[in-house]
Amino acid sequence: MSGQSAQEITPADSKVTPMMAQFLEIKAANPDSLLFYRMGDFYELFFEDAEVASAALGITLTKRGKHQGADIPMCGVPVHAADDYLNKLIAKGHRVSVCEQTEDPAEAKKRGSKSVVRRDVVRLVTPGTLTEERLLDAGANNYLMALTRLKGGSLDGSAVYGLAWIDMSTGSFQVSDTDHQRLAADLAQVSPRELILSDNLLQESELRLTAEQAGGALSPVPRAFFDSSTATDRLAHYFGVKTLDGFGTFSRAELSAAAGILAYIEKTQLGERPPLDPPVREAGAGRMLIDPATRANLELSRTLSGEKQGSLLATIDRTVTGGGSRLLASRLAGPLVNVDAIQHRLDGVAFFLENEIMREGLRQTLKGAPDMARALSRIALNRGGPRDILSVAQGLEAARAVLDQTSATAGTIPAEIAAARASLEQAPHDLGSELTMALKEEPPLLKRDGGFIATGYNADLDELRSLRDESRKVIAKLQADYSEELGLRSLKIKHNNVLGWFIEAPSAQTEKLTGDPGRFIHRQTMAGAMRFTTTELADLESKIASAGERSLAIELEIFDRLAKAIIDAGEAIKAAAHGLSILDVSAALAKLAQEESYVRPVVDDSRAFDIKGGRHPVVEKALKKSGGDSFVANDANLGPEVDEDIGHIWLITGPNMAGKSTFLRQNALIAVMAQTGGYVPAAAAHIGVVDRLFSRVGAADDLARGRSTFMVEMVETAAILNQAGDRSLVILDEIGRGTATFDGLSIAWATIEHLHEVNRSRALFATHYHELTALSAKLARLSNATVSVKEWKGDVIFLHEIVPGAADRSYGIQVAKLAGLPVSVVERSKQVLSQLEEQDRRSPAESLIDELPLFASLTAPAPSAPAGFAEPDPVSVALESINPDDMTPREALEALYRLKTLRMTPDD
Ligand SMILES: Nc1ncnc2c1ncn2[C@@H]1O[C@H](COP(=O)(O)OP(=O)(O)OP(=O)(O)O)[C@@H](O)[C@H]1O
Repeated sequence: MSGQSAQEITPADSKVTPMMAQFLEIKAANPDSLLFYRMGDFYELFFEDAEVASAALGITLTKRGKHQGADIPMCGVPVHAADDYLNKLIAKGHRVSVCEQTEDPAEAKKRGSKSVVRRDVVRLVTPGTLTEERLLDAGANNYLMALTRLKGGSLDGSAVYGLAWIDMSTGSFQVSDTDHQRLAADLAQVSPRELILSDNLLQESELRLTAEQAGGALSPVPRAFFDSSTATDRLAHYFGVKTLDGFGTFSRAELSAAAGILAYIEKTQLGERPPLDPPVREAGAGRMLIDPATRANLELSRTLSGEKQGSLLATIDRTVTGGGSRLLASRLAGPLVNVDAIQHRLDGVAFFLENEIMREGLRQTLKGAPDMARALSRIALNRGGPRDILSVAQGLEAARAVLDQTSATAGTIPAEIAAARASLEQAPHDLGSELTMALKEEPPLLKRDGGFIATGYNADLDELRSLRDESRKVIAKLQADYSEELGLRSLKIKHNNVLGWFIEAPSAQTEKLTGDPGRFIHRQTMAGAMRFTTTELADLESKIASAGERSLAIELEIFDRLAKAIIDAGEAIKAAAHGLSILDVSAALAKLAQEESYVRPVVDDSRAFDIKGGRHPVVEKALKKSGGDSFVANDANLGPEVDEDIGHIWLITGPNMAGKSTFLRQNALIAVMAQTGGYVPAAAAHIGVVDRLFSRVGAADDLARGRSTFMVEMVETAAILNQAGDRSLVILDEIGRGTATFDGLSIAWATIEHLHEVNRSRALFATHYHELTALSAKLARLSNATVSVKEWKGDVIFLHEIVPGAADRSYGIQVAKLAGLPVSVVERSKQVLSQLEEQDRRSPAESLIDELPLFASLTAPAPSAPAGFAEPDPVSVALESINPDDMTPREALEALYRLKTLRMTPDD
């Protein structure tokens, strides 16, 4: 019965096998996920789950038995390869309940031959709660985030949103509260893999879209998860404390979100407690606000097409550890606004620029250091194996080595580096030494079969192992003895899982053995051989087996003891892992600065924005790689003049392809990099802290919201004009391009006036509307800049240099020619252009400035379309396209009629 879902079938149905009844009961309790039902060495899926999984995984759909007269669809994945299948399902947005056998089948048999092995769901796997190394990206955080809203939670009665986010693979736990305006930006900063929110919020379409835009899977949960009245108790209970005072103070919205996320963790981990840090309050105001559109446009961590390669992060990431890479990514996602904090980070980078030999040694050590934080999490969740213990051991060894490597310096060690070193000093080094002693160098992945504890660590274990090895030698000797005694060279002593140890001889030569049944006990007759045992051999066998069992028990006991010791030292281990990540990031940024000639920016609380010789890090790298022209560095100065405290606006006109967008973006990126605490691609940079960064650079349709390209552009522009302030940096590229010329020009015109007068932000504004350059005559803090080009034999050569002044023309047609537009179209465009320019000369744009009283919009209705920009006369345009020499008399007559119709006005 295809499509039959397990929920439709009740366990109470008649003629249901006991196993199916158990399956249906478990499935009914876990309706929103695919159920991996453990059967021996496989996880099986049934009914609709099987159909969904077989399609998603590309595995065969089979059937097993019948239910209510119909076949039961089934598919299965082998347990040893389950991680890969889980990974695929999670990546496709599914959730998976893992149902294990929770008793030994032998136990079940004792209850009767028909009884079913007990099973239970032990874990709900969701995108935001992964911890397996193979399911995680080493260099990216895997955030689970909770969003909640308290209506009327703020002083002015508007709603307050609570956010809580956890990376279960490392234990980090942060909370913050925010408002409607900041919400999208705050979600984008964290970029969660899974976002949980209550059903009722998800039903609000606007909020749902905002949540979807954050990019992760959406998981609705009952409203009760976020109950703020019991939130404090739930948190205190989770962390085993009486009061949360020791963790700091939290708002009601933050507590509600934190409680919701913990409830979800308890639901998905079913009793296992991930080792979370106590929640830390992340003051939203302490970060540069970057809204989702700006973040996407600037390609901070992903390109517009969604790839990592080609993003700013991928271009500047020189870290050598997973933890370092994650730290850099989260720093870049939320640049700081506090000058001291930024200086601390910059000091760290400067330190590793000065101490190059130390830095390279450190990087060498870090390269081999495993991901301690993630190994610790797996151990604490009872999902760890011997290799996780080894990772902690090697991580702690690296911590010790790094301490030695960073101790000898001439000058003082900056605070950031000193703090990281302190966390390494406080790491549990004794435990590290013990772990190193305990573990074999290359232990197996699973603890199940033992064989991971090193020789020499535990005397009992060594003794049992040698007994086992000795016994093997004794068996070899026994074989030689029997063989000689019986004169049978082909006699062998072998082992299999069914019989254990046995003597085997070819059937034709077993006379002597069958002739002494008191000694050689017959076990099995094969095609060409017979198998026997002896009391001697049976004794040896039981010795070997019990030695094996006892040594495994000892190994597992040691594992548990070491795991407990690691969990007990969890805080210190996590702090050391974070310390290593900080050193990795500082050293990596220093390496980057040295290799790419970046400089330390001067960052302060002024309104300065003075970049000398700035470059675009990604475009520069791409040019270098292609071996073509080198990148042309450019200055930008948007800071106030002496005696002013308001920033300036640059209006940039210039040909297509000249480098306007690159220039705009590079200045935004330099601000982001500086406030992340990194050096910047420039000869010098002085930046007064930017509190909000806005960019409107190109846009695509937003079909989900039913918005056209132009609508998206206007929504983004509206957000900027409503939110930008005098500490913001605004980057606007070709506003108004997506509509009719006059509408676009008018909008761009009014936007600049608003930015200059009301927002007073530092801004870069690129445009093709040359008419706008006239504004500089009226707006004191607006300057014109252009990108220089050379014209040579009718072609255009781009110099990519930003210089003061306005562009005289667009060179659009030349660029179109370069792009390979048919010659006839290029020629025709030239004709039309000269016609249009001729008309424009008759009523120049400059007259606009006098016709439009400045900021009329603030006092009077919006200015109407200026007269100087009349549409070209259609008859002249049509005439221009006629070439009488190419026409037949009939075509000429038709053209004449066409001209006449064009001439007609509606009144004719
Ligand atoms: N400063 C520079 N030095 C060297 N090459 C540059 C520079 N700036 C831009 N380029 C090159 O020129 C190309 C076009 O740049 P960009 O997209 O910024 O032009 P644009 O003026 O914004 O064009 P359009 O108006 O058509 O959007 C870039 O892909 C890059 O290869």
